Amino acid sequence: MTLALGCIADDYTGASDLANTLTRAGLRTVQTIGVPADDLALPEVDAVVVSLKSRSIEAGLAVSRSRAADQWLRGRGAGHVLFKICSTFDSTDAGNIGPVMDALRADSGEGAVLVTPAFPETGRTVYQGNLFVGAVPLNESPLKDHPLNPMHDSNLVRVLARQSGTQIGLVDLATVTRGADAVRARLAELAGKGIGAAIIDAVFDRDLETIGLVAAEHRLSVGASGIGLGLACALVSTGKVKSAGANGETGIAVGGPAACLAGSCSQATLQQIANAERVMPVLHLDPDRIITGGGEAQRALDWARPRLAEGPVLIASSATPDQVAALQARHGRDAAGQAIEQTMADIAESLVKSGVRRLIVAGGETSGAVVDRLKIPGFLVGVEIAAGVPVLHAVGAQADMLLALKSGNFGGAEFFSDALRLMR
Ligand SMILES: Nc1ncnc2c1ncn2[C@@H]1O[C@H](COP(=O)(O)OP(=O)(O)O)[C@@H](O)[C@H]1O
Ligand SMILES: O=C(O)[C@@H](O)C(=O)COP(=O)(O)O
Repeated sequence: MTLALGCIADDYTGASDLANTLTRAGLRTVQTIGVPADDLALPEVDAVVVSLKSRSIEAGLAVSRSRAADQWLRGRGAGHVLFKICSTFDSTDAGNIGPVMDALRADSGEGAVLVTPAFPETGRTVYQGNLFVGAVPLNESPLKDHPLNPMHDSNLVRVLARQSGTQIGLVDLATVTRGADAVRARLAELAGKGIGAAIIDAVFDRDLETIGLVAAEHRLSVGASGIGLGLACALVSTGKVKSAGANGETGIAVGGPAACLAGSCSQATLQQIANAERVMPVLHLDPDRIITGGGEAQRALDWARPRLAEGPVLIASSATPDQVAALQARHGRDAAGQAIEQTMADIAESLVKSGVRRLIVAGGETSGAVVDRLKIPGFLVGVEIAAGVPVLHAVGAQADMLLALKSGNFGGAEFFSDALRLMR
């Protein structure tokens, strides 16, 4: 297998978002969990998205895991590697986007790296280096209250400069609008000044197509699904990949009970849970009892098991920004996050033992904890539930399962019902 494109995603929902985008753009794509073991049977594909849970871990660890993934991808022929980050640039000043980018750049010998989290389909646009979420700058969006990576600066040139060892430049929209040659010239100018990376503006998909053409001529890029779309279009339009059409798996049905787990505290997920209350039983976990060891996982299982035969259930730890802040003040941010993630993983593991075969998880870190616990090595991409969220068919797992790993911010108000309708 010779890969046309290698991708390293810093969380599992982000990876499935990217795998979905590449698949829709005509690339045969699989999502692996971590660097695949040698005995994982992978189909013949154009792109592999290696999912890491590296967004919110210590920077040194994120670097070493990303470098290992990079080596694996390049060893399978990937001339270009995309480091997939969140479309809302989730990170702290301590990392991990800058440190991972710096390390991959050094390994690849790249001059100046193009960086953009723009993903217009989900309302993420970048102008003059500033990231907008819908109509508002990042720092005024709900991301200012994220439990792990609160974002307080929408100027990504500044944000990335605080994390990276290299100077950060800007390729502005006026340049992008003039086309690929103008972008090439600006990038060469920045590289000539010793600037190692540039935030590049993008507002429309056509901007990402221009960016993709230039990025595909380089060894490394950094961004969200939007630049993935641009790269996929470039690989197809330059004949490096023969389009397979929008080639996702269709019509896979596994049957069996269904459950939803929500650990995301995003505004979108809170609304989706509220709407789900109208159509399925919902259990709200007590986060304090999770952290102090009050048997919440067992309570959740005792609640869920008798209901599974009747239809899907939803179990949520999600809380409002005020409640999250109060919990973190009592127990610490990382301790709270990790305890809740592990309890979600405990619940998922027991639900699967009880026969659940269709599982929807809301939240990137939450999805990472759950998928790791279920020891699922990879996924094939199925139909799209909402922008950035496909149905996933587990491969190489102990049980034949369908999953949906939803970024906290993605999906419409009826996401859980929408997903269940497509996961049969
Ligand atoms: N009630 C809560 N209070 C504090 N933190 C929470 C609560 N519920 C979940 N969390 C934690 O918040 C984080 C949410 O992150 P994640 O799952 O990535 O969601 P998103 O996709 O919205 O970023 C996880 O670490 C999760 O364990
Ligand atoms: O790019 C995006 O917004 C998503 O693909 C993503 O990475 C979401 O992360 P979570 O919100 O933590 O799931």
